[in-house]
Amino acid sequence: MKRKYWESYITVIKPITRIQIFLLFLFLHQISMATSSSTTNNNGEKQIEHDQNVLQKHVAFFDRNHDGIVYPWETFQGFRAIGCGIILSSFAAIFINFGLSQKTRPGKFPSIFLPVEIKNITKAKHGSDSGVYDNEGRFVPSIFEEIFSKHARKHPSALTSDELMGLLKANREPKDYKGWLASYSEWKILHVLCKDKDGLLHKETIRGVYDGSLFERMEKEHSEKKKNK
Ligand code: HEM
Ligand SMILES: [Ca+2]
Repeated sequence: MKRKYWESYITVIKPITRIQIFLLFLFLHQISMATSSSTTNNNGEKQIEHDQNVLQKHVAFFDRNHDGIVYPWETFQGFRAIGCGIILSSFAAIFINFGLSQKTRPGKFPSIFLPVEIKNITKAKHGSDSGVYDNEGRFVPSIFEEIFSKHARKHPSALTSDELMGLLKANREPKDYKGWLASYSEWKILHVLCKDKDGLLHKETIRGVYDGSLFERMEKEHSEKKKNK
C-alpha cells in the first residue's frame, strides 16, 4: 500500500534526529524561560505576584499551572474548561497568544512558544476598548456604569446584541482596525457564550468578566453539567 507523504517522512527520521529536535526545543524553551520576566523565589520556582490588578485576574484563570505565564495550550484548556468547542478554543489560543505574546514579553527576543506574561498584561491593552480597565489594569466603576446608562435602552441592566454593537461602534477610534477587531472578538465571544434565552447580556455577567470570576463560575457549571450527563 502506498504510504502518505508525511507518514513516510516520520518513519524516515532517524531516532538520533528526533533526539536532536527534542533537544533543540528544550534549548529554545530554556532561552524563552531565561528571558521571561516572572519572579523567581529562593527555591528557583516561578511565582506570580499576589497583589494582582483586575486585568491580571481576568487573565489568571487561563494560567492553568499558576506560573504567571499563559501558553497557547493553557488558553486552549481554559476555553475548553468553560465549555467552548475545540474549534473556537484552538482559534482563540492561536489568535490571543499570537497577538499578545510579544507585547507582554520583556526585551525584543520573541518566543516560539508564544507565552503571555501576566505580570505585563497591561501592555497588551489595545485601542477602541471601553476604558473600563485603566492603564494600570484597574477597574473603573464610573465607566462601567456608563456602558449601561448610555447603551442599555430596552433593559436598564442588560445589553441586546444591537446595543452591544452600539457600544463597540461608539468605542471605535478612527482607523484603529486592530483595536476594532480585538474589541469585537472580546465582546462577541462574551455575548455568544453568556447571553440568556432572550439574547441579553446581563450587567453582572459583564462585571464578572472583568475580574475573571465569570470564568470560574462557568468552569464550575460546565463540570457539573458533564458530571450529570
Ligand atoms: C472566553 C474568554 C474571554 C472573554 C469572553 C474575554 C472578554 C473580554 C472583554 C469583554 C474585555 C473588556 C474589553 C473592554 O473593556 O472593552 C476583555 C479585555 C481584555 N482581555 Fe479578555 N476575554 C477572554 C479571554 C482572554 C484571554 C485568554 C486573554 C489573554 C491571555 C485576555 C486578555 C485581555 C486583555 C489584555 C484585555 C484588556 C483590553 C483593553 O482594555 O484594552 N482575555 N476581555
Ligand atoms: Ca502557566
